[in-house]
Amino acid sequence: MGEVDPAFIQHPEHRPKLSINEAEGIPLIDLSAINSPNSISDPEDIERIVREVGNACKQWGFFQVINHGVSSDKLQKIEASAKKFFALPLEEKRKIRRDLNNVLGYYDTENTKNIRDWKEVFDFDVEDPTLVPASPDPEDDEETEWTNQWPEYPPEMREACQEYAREVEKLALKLMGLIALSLGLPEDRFKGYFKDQTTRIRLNHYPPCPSPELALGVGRHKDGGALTVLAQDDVGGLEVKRKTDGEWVRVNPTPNAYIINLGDTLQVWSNERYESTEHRVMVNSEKERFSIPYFLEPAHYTIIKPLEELINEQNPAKYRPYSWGKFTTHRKLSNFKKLNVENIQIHDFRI
Ligand SMILES: O=C(O)CCC(=O)C(=O)O
Ligand SMILES: [Fe+2]
Repeated sequence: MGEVDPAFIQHPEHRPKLSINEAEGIPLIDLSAINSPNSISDPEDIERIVREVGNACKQWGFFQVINHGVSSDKLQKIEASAKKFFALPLEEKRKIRRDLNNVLGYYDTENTKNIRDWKEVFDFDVEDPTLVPASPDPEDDEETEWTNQWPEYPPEMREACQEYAREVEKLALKLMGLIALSLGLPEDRFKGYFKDQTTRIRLNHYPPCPSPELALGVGRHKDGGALTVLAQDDVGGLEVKRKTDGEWVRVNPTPNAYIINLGDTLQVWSNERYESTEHRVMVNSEKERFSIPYFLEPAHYTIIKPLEELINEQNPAKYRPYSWGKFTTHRKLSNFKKLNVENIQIHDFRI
């Protein structure tokens, strides 16, 4: 990527400020009390962690966790593969380019809200193949499979990705348990939705950008699934829109931490007790940046709606039920076109 093509240029109101707002950061939660091997956790420790998670979900929709139990060796392996893969010549990477028939693989022309992102990505699904609806059309009952595409080089990438996925899954489900408890629900309340999950992992590479004041690595957006478990390197660039005043706040890299953010699906399930939070990624002119989000997403046949336990006469459901599979295929397939309208949003189901 050389000089900035107009396709990348953000509208003036969405351009990043180069002076970084380092004000109050997102909460940092230590999970060591529930991750100590061979020891039973103290109920008071669990209660404290549940309280911290609940507060963070309510106030930020974002937090970081340390002592999370994910093997650093597995993270290093997937990071090393990602670096080797993205360093390949473009024509090599494009051999596994994603297209309308296969939404998984390499991609370097993604738009967020119709502006091109300054990044290249490699996507793979945790279940392989993933069963999904053949089309977003509600009348069409046909199903199809999405299958992962692996590059020839580096040869160890496939195994590194698969092992990492299994490792992060444990953390993601543990967090869903803590979130359930924080909503007054049984710990395993969400578990069944992920049996045939459509969870996706993305390797992001943000090359240095000659005009970081005009473009974004990823434009402002919310994640659509249940929650995201994000590993970022030490370069920095992720910004979160603070709920209290709408300011963009930098999430500074914390060594050995994962960043957790709630997605739209959890906003609907919780009937807006918790809300997903807008975020974006700034790029810079000197350093490339790598990040790895794990998007925890339910089975395609899941009907998403506010949980019965959280609604009543005083607090009626704020959303109409919708099919996760139809919702996500609509979004994935429309990624290939520049749209004149905004992509489908949970707002379309708001009552
Ligand atoms: O790179 C990051 O820090 C975040 C990426 C992100 O928000 C996304 O891929 O959805
Ligand atoms: Fe995101």
